[in-house]
Amino acid sequence: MVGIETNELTKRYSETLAVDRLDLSIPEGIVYGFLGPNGAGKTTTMRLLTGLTQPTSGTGSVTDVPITDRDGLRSHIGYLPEEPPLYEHATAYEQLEYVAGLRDLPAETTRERIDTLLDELDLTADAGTRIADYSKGMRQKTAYIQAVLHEPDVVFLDEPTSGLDPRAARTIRELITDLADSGTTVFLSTHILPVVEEVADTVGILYDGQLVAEDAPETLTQRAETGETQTLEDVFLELTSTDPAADERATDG
Ligand SMILES: Nc1ncnc2c1ncn2[C@@H]1O[C@H](COP(=O)(O)OP(=O)(O)OP(=O)(O)O)[C@@H](O)[C@H]1O
Repeated sequence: MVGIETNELTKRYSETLAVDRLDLSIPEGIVYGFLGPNGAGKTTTMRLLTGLTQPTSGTGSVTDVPITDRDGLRSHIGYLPEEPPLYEHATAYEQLEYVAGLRDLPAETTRERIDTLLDELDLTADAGTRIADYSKGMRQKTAYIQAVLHEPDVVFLDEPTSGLDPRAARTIRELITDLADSGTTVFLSTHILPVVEEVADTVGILYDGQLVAEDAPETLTQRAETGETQTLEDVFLELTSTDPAADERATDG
């Protein structure tokens, strides 16, 4: 089954074409690394795919549910946005139980799942502290758990390792791989290219709202003409350069 599919998906904000006729076909159970420079349209794409904003034109579906059906998408998707919504006055535990309640998740198994995730992310000791007193990393961990708590079919993660110390960042990378291994589709947007190289099965590079490359990371970094390997950063910089000389180098190889 296809996890995410779009057909000429387009979003325009008055003069700005944020997403420009995007065609995606992402099989379920893979990690899709979504790259692009600032302002390329990554967040807008994720907001479209999660039903938070409506397309100007084109279509899309996530696990066969049309992205215009926000209620229909709800149980199938999880979203960790760049600035996650958390209740400052709640503790992590209260926040997660509240979200579980909104989603009508079964109380007992959910409590176990919350405990397991808090433990994996080393947050158990702080789970009873108010979120207002949390560090950025602690908030990020809480928001990550919130995004995956209901075991969604497709998870959208915007900079999931942002603010995390190396140990927590590694745990998140492992959890992402585990999610895909268990059949979850992970749509991962990050500027941290080594994370993408490590966990992504396929990488898509967005530039000015358009997909300019899409392939397995090891294929993208392989130079066909010389047989040498370049870094994902080299590929990214070539494909998203506004410098015509660099553009020419990219096309000429
Ligand atoms: N609500 C909005 N109203 C008007 N313009 C918007 C809106 N949201 C995004 N844009 C514009 O759309 C373009 C794409 O923005 P978007 O936030 O999707 O980029 P991004 O790839 O997520 O960038 P970053 O890496 O900096 O987070 C930008 O030019 C931005 O200014």
